[in-house]
Amino acid sequence: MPASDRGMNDAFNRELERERDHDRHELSQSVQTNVPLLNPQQKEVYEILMKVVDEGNGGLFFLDTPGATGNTFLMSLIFATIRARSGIAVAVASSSIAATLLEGCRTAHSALKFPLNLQTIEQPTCNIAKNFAMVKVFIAAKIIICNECTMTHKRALEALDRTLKNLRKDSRCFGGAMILLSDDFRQTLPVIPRSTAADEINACLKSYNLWHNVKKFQLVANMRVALPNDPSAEDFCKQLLTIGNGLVPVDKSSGFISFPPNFCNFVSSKDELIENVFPNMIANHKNGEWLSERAILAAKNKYVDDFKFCNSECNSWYSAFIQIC
Ligand SMILES: Nc1ncnc2c1ncn2[C@@H]1O[C@H](COP(=O)(O)OP(=O)(O)OP(=O)(O)O)[C@@H](O)[C@H]1O
Repeated sequence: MPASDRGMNDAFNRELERERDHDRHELSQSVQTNVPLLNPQQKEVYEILMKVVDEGNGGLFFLDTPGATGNTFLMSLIFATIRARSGIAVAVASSSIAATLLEGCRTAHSALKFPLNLQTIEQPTCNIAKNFAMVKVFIAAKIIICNECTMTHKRALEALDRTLKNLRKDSRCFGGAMILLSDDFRQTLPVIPRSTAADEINACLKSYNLWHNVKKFQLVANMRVALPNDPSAEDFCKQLLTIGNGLVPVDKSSGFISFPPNFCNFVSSKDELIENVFPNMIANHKNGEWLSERAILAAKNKYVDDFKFCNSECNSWYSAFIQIC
Protein backbone atom coordinates (compact mmCIF):
# COMPACT_ATOMS: atom_id res chain seq x y z
CA MET A 1 0.00 0.00 0.00
CA PRO A 2 1.38 3.46 -0.79
CA ALA A 3 1.92 5.62 2.28
CA SER A 4 -0.88 8.09 2.81
CA ASP A 5 0.04 11.67 1.99
CA ARG A 6 -0.68 13.36 5.28
CA GLY A 7 1.22 16.51 6.07
CA MET A 8 2.32 17.56 9.54
CA ASN A 9 -0.51 20.11 9.49
CA ASP A 10 -3.01 17.24 9.72
CA ALA A 11 -1.39 15.98 12.90
CA PHE A 12 -1.24 19.50 14.39
CA ASN A 13 -4.88 20.13 13.55
CA ARG A 14 -5.99 16.73 14.82
CA GLU A 15 -4.48 17.45 18.25
CA LEU A 16 -6.04 20.93 18.30
CA GLU A 17 -9.42 19.53 17.29
CA ARG A 18 -9.18 16.82 19.94
CA GLU A 19 -8.50 19.48 22.59
CA ARG A 20 -11.54 21.44 21.41
CA ASP A 21 -13.78 18.41 21.02
CA HIS A 22 -15.90 18.78 24.16
CA ASP A 23 -19.62 19.02 24.72
CA ARG A 24 -19.70 22.78 25.32
CA HIS A 25 -23.36 22.77 26.33
CA GLU A 26 -22.74 20.16 29.03
CA LEU A 27 -19.64 22.03 30.24
CA SER A 28 -21.55 25.34 30.43
CA GLN A 29 -24.23 23.67 32.51
CA SER A 30 -21.66 22.19 34.85
CA VAL A 31 -20.05 25.66 35.24
CA GLN A 32 -23.44 27.23 35.96
CA THR A 33 -24.16 24.57 38.58
CA ASN A 34 -20.79 24.60 40.31
CA VAL A 35 -19.78 28.29 40.41
CA PRO A 36 -22.53 29.12 42.95
CA LEU A 37 -21.27 26.23 45.13
CA LEU A 38 -17.78 27.72 45.55
CA ASN A 39 -16.95 28.81 49.06
CA PRO A 40 -15.77 32.46 49.40
CA GLN A 41 -12.08 31.58 49.21
CA GLN A 42 -12.52 29.24 46.23
CA LYS A 43 -14.63 31.91 44.53
CA GLU A 44 -11.97 34.60 45.03
CA VAL A 45 -9.24 32.36 43.58
CA TYR A 46 -11.48 31.28 40.70
CA GLU A 47 -12.28 34.89 39.76
CA ILE A 48 -8.66 36.05 39.94
CA LEU A 49 -7.41 33.12 37.87
CA MET A 50 -10.17 33.44 35.26
CA LYS A 51 -9.33 37.15 34.95
CA VAL A 52 -5.71 36.24 34.24
CA VAL A 53 -6.90 33.68 31.67
CA ASP A 54 -9.08 36.31 29.99
CA GLU A 55 -6.34 38.96 29.94
CA GLY A 56 -3.94 36.46 28.36
CA ASN A 57 -0.77 37.88 29.90
CA GLY A 58 0.30 34.58 31.43
CA GLY A 59 2.35 34.18 34.58
CA LEU A 60 3.26 31.55 37.13
CA PHE A 61 0.76 30.80 39.92
CA PHE A 62 0.70 28.37 42.83
CA LEU A 63 -2.41 27.21 44.62
CA ASP A 64 -1.59 25.80 48.05
CA THR A 65 -4.28 23.24 48.84
CA PRO A 66 -4.10 21.10 51.98
CA GLY A 67 -6.12 17.87 51.56
CA ALA A 68 -9.84 18.20 50.81
CA THR A 69 -9.88 21.98 50.44
CA GLY A 70 -11.27 21.64 46.91
CA ASN A 71 -8.22 21.58 44.65
CA THR A 72 -9.76 19.05 42.26
CA PHE A 73 -13.15 20.76 42.41
CA LEU A 74 -11.66 24.16 41.55
CA MET A 75 -9.27 22.89 38.85
CA SER A 76 -12.11 20.99 37.18
CA LEU A 77 -14.22 24.13 37.22
CA ILE A 78 -11.47 26.29 35.68
CA PHE A 79 -11.00 23.60 33.05
CA ALA A 80 -14.69 23.40 32.29
CA THR A 81 -15.02 27.20 32.07
CA ILE A 82 -12.20 27.50 29.54
CA ARG A 83 -13.37 24.52 27.50
CA ALA A 84 -16.98 25.68 27.52
CA ARG A 85 -15.72 28.81 25.74
CA SER A 86 -13.86 26.68 23.14
CA GLY A 87 -10.53 27.54 24.76
CA ILE A 88 -7.73 25.05 25.24
CA ALA A 89 -6.62 24.03 28.72
CA VAL A 90 -3.85 21.52 29.28
CA ALA A 91 -3.52 19.58 32.53
CA VAL A 92 -0.58 17.48 33.60
CA ALA A 93 0.23 15.72 36.87
CA SER A 94 3.37 14.25 38.34
CA SER A 95 2.00 10.69 38.54
CA SER A 96 -0.56 8.68 36.61
CA ILE A 97 -2.71 8.22 39.73
CA ALA A 98 -2.83 12.00 40.16
CA ALA A 99 -3.58 12.40 36.42
CA THR A 100 -6.82 10.45 36.85
CA LEU A 101 -8.25 13.25 39.02
CA LEU A 102 -8.80 15.73 36.17
CA GLU A 103 -10.60 15.05 32.90
CA GLY A 104 -8.07 14.89 30.03
CA CYS A 105 -5.08 15.17 32.38
CA ARG A 106 -1.87 13.33 31.43
CA THR A 107 1.38 12.69 33.22
CA ALA A 108 3.81 15.58 32.82
CA HIS A 109 6.46 13.28 31.39
CA SER A 110 4.08 12.02 28.71
CA ALA A 111 2.58 15.37 27.70
CA LEU A 112 5.61 17.62 28.06
CA LYS A 113 8.33 15.08 27.25
CA PHE A 114 10.57 15.95 30.16
CA PRO A 115 13.96 14.20 30.00
CA LEU A 116 13.97 11.16 32.30
CA ASN A 117 17.28 12.14 33.92
CA LEU A 118 16.34 15.68 34.94
CA GLN A 119 18.50 15.57 38.06
CA THR A 120 21.69 15.02 36.05
CA ILE A 121 21.17 17.63 33.29
CA GLU A 122 22.19 21.19 34.12
CA GLN A 123 20.01 22.98 31.54
CA PRO A 124 17.26 20.58 30.47
CA THR A 125 14.63 21.26 27.81
CA CYS A 126 11.51 19.24 27.00
CA ASN A 127 12.03 16.76 24.17
CA ILE A 128 9.47 18.54 22.01
CA ALA A 129 10.49 19.10 18.39
CA LYS A 130 8.81 21.90 16.46
CA ASN A 131 6.97 19.31 14.38
CA PHE A 132 5.59 17.51 17.47
CA ALA A 133 1.82 17.30 17.01
CA MET A 134 1.05 18.90 20.41
CA VAL A 135 3.05 22.07 19.65
CA LYS A 136 0.03 24.05 18.43
CA VAL A 137 -1.86 22.94 21.55
CA PHE A 138 0.88 24.32 23.83
CA ILE A 139 0.95 27.57 21.85
CA ALA A 140 -2.84 27.98 21.94
CA ALA A 141 -3.34 26.84 25.55
CA LYS A 142 -5.01 29.43 27.78
CA ILE A 143 -3.61 27.66 30.80
CA ILE A 144 -1.28 24.78 31.62
CA ILE A 145 -2.20 23.23 34.96
CA CYS A 146 0.41 21.14 36.79
CA ASN A 147 -1.64 19.32 39.39
CA GLU A 148 -0.10 17.54 42.39
CA CYS A 149 3.12 19.39 41.55
CA THR A 150 5.14 19.01 44.77
CA MET A 151 6.79 15.82 43.51
CA THR A 152 8.02 17.65 40.43
CA HIS A 153 11.75 18.36 40.14
CA LYS A 154 12.50 22.09 39.91
CA ARG A 155 14.39 21.43 36.68
CA ALA A 156 11.14 20.31 35.07
CA LEU A 157 9.90 23.87 35.47
CA GLU A 158 13.18 25.21 34.07
CA ALA A 159 12.82 22.85 31.09
CA LEU A 160 9.23 23.96 30.51
CA ASP A 161 10.24 27.63 30.72
CA ARG A 162 12.99 27.18 28.10
CA THR A 163 10.78 25.09 25.82
CA LEU A 164 7.76 27.41 25.91
CA LYS A 165 9.93 30.48 25.27
CA ASN A 166 11.29 28.71 22.21
CA LEU A 167 7.96 27.36 20.90
CA ARG A 168 6.02 30.57 21.51
CA LYS A 169 8.91 32.78 20.32
CA ASP A 170 8.38 34.95 23.39
CA SER A 171 11.15 35.79 25.88
CA ARG A 172 8.80 36.34 28.82
CA CYS A 173 8.63 33.67 31.57
CA PHE A 174 7.16 30.47 30.09
CA GLY A 175 6.82 32.28 26.76
CA GLY A 176 3.94 34.33 28.19
CA ALA A 177 1.87 31.20 28.96
CA MET A 178 -0.19 30.92 32.14
CA ILE A 179 1.11 28.11 34.36
CA LEU A 180 -0.90 27.07 37.40
CA LEU A 181 0.79 24.76 39.90
CA SER A 182 -1.27 23.23 42.66
CA ASP A 183 -0.73 20.90 45.58
CA ASP A 184 0.34 20.78 49.18
CA PHE A 185 4.03 20.86 50.15
CA ARG A 186 3.16 18.95 53.34
CA GLN A 187 2.89 15.92 51.07
CA THR A 188 5.57 14.10 49.04
CA LEU A 189 8.59 16.00 47.69
CA PRO A 190 10.56 14.90 44.58
CA VAL A 191 11.79 11.34 44.89
CA ILE A 192 15.52 11.16 44.16
CA PRO A 193 17.08 7.70 44.30
CA ARG A 194 19.80 7.27 46.93
CA SER A 195 19.50 10.90 48.00
CA THR A 196 19.56 12.74 51.30
CA ALA A 197 16.79 14.97 52.62
CA ALA A 198 18.91 17.96 51.54
CA ASP A 199 18.96 16.69 47.92
CA GLU A 200 15.16 16.47 47.96
CA ILE A 201 14.79 19.98 49.31
CA ASN A 202 17.25 21.26 46.74
CA ALA A 203 15.25 19.55 43.95
CA CYS A 204 11.93 20.85 45.26
CA LEU A 205 10.00 23.55 43.38
CA LYS A 206 10.51 25.93 46.30
CA SER A 207 14.23 25.94 45.40
CA TYR A 208 13.40 27.04 41.84
CA ASN A 209 15.12 30.39 41.25
CA LEU A 210 11.88 32.10 40.16
CA TRP A 211 9.84 30.74 43.09
CA HIS A 212 9.76 34.15 44.78
CA ASN A 213 8.02 35.53 41.65
CA VAL A 214 5.24 32.95 41.81
CA LYS A 215 1.85 34.43 42.72
CA LYS A 216 0.50 32.30 45.54
CA PHE A 217 -3.00 31.55 46.78
CA GLN A 218 -4.21 29.27 49.51
CA LEU A 219 -7.38 27.33 50.23
CA VAL A 220 -7.94 26.43 53.88
CA ALA A 221 -11.57 25.40 54.37
CA ASN A 222 -11.78 21.63 54.48
CA MET A 223 -14.72 20.73 52.27
CA ARG A 224 -14.96 17.10 53.38
CA VAL A 225 -15.56 18.39 56.89
CA ALA A 226 -17.99 21.03 55.63
CA LEU A 227 -20.00 18.36 53.83
CA PRO A 228 -22.15 16.66 56.46
CA ASN A 229 -21.56 13.04 55.53
CA ASP A 230 -18.31 12.31 57.37
CA PRO A 231 -18.15 13.35 61.05
CA SER A 232 -14.76 11.68 61.60
CA ALA A 233 -13.16 13.75 58.83
CA GLU A 234 -12.63 16.84 60.99
CA ASP A 235 -10.34 15.13 63.51
CA PHE A 236 -8.49 13.26 60.80
CA CYS A 237 -7.88 16.45 58.81
CA LYS A 238 -6.58 18.27 61.89
CA GLN A 239 -4.25 15.36 62.64
CA LEU A 240 -2.97 15.36 59.06
CA LEU A 241 -2.26 19.08 59.20
CA THR A 242 -0.47 18.68 62.53
CA ILE A 243 1.81 16.06 61.01
CA GLY A 244 2.26 18.05 57.79
CA ASN A 245 3.13 21.21 59.69
CA GLY A 246 5.87 19.34 61.57
CA LEU A 247 4.17 19.73 64.96
CA VAL A 248 4.36 16.06 65.98
CA PRO A 249 7.61 15.42 67.90
CA VAL A 250 10.25 13.36 66.12
CA ASP A 251 11.97 10.57 68.07
CA LYS A 252 15.65 11.62 68.06
CA SER A 253 17.07 8.09 68.04
CA SER A 254 14.93 6.67 65.20
CA GLY A 255 14.00 9.86 63.32
CA PHE A 256 10.38 8.64 63.27
CA ILE A 257 7.19 10.18 64.62
CA SER A 258 4.44 8.31 66.46
CA PHE A 259 0.97 8.61 65.01
CA PRO A 260 -1.48 10.58 67.16
CA PRO A 261 -4.06 8.47 69.07
CA ASN A 262 -7.05 7.33 66.97
CA PHE A 263 -5.26 8.36 63.77
CA CYS A 264 -5.83 5.12 61.91
CA ASN A 265 -6.41 1.37 62.33
CA PHE A 266 -3.31 -0.75 62.63
CA VAL A 267 -3.11 -4.30 61.32
CA SER A 268 -0.58 -6.95 62.25
CA SER A 269 -0.11 -8.72 58.91
CA LYS A 270 -0.45 -8.19 55.17
CA ASP A 271 -3.28 -10.73 55.03
CA GLU A 272 -5.20 -8.74 57.61
CA LEU A 273 -4.59 -5.56 55.61
CA ILE A 274 -5.91 -7.19 52.42
CA GLU A 275 -8.92 -8.62 54.25
CA ASN A 276 -9.71 -5.19 55.74
CA VAL A 277 -9.45 -3.32 52.46
CA PHE A 278 -10.86 -6.04 50.18
CA PRO A 279 -13.18 -8.09 52.41
CA ASN A 280 -14.56 -11.22 50.78
CA MET A 281 -12.56 -10.67 47.64
CA ILE A 282 -13.69 -13.90 45.98
CA ALA A 283 -17.31 -12.80 45.98
CA ASN A 284 -16.56 -9.22 45.03
CA HIS A 285 -13.66 -9.32 42.62
CA LYS A 286 -15.84 -8.87 39.52
CA ASN A 287 -17.73 -5.90 40.93
CA GLY A 288 -16.12 -2.86 39.29
CA GLU A 289 -17.88 -0.30 41.50
CA TRP A 290 -16.80 -2.07 44.69
CA LEU A 291 -13.23 -2.30 43.40
CA SER A 292 -13.08 1.36 42.39
CA GLU A 293 -13.75 2.41 45.98
CA ARG A 294 -10.69 0.78 47.53
CA ALA A 295 -6.95 0.57 47.03
CA ILE A 296 -3.82 -0.34 48.94
CA LEU A 297 -1.09 2.23 48.47
CA ALA A 298 2.52 1.31 49.01
CA ALA A 299 5.37 3.75 49.50
CA LYS A 300 7.84 1.67 47.51
CA ASN A 301 7.61 -0.77 44.60
CA LYS A 302 9.43 -3.42 46.62
CA TYR A 303 6.54 -3.48 49.13
CA VAL A 304 4.16 -3.97 46.21
CA ASP A 305 6.27 -6.90 44.99
CA ASP A 306 6.15 -8.37 48.51
CA PHE A 307 2.39 -8.88 48.28
CA LYS A 308 1.92 -12.53 47.38
CA PHE A 309 -1.47 -13.94 46.49
CA CYS A 310 -2.29 -17.56 46.61
CA ASN A 311 -5.95 -17.79 45.67
CA SER A 312 -6.03 -19.08 42.10
CA GLU A 313 -9.64 -17.98 41.46
CA CYS A 314 -8.87 -14.28 41.57
CA ASN A 315 -5.12 -14.28 41.42
CA SER A 316 -5.10 -12.26 38.22
CA TRP A 317 -7.26 -9.60 39.83
CA TYR A 318 -4.98 -9.27 42.82
CA SER A 319 -2.01 -8.85 40.52
CA ALA A 320 -3.80 -6.14 38.57
CA PHE A 321 -4.53 -4.22 41.77
CA ILE A 322 -1.06 -4.22 42.96
CA GLN A 323 0.17 -2.82 39.65
CA ILE A 324 -2.37 -0.01 39.90
CA CYS A 325 -1.57 0.71 43.51
N1 LIG B 1 -17.45 24.31 46.78
C1 LIG B 1 -17.77 23.02 46.91
N2 LIG B 1 -19.05 22.65 46.93
C2 LIG B 1 -19.41 21.36 47.07
N3 LIG B 1 -18.54 20.36 47.22
C3 LIG B 1 -17.23 20.67 47.22
C4 LIG B 1 -16.78 22.01 47.06
N4 LIG B 1 -15.43 22.01 47.12
C5 LIG B 1 -15.06 20.74 47.27
N5 LIG B 1 -16.13 19.93 47.34
C6 LIG B 1 -16.16 18.49 47.57
O1 LIG B 1 -15.32 18.25 48.69
C7 LIG B 1 -14.57 17.05 48.50
C8 LIG B 1 -13.08 17.40 48.54
O2 LIG B 1 -12.79 18.26 47.45
P1 LIG B 1 -11.61 17.94 46.42
O3 LIG B 1 -11.50 16.48 46.13
O4 LIG B 1 -11.77 18.87 45.27
O5 LIG B 1 -10.40 18.41 47.32
P2 LIG B 1 -8.85 18.13 47.11
O6 LIG B 1 -8.18 19.34 47.67
O7 LIG B 1 -8.57 17.77 45.69
O8 LIG B 1 -8.71 16.91 48.09
P3 LIG B 1 -7.58 15.77 48.16
O9 LIG B 1 -6.27 16.45 47.95
O10 LIG B 1 -7.78 15.22 49.54
O11 LIG B 1 -7.94 14.81 47.08
C9 LIG B 1 -15.00 16.49 47.16
O12 LIG B 1 -16.02 15.55 47.41
C10 LIG B 1 -15.56 17.69 46.42
O13 LIG B 1 -16.55 17.34 45.46
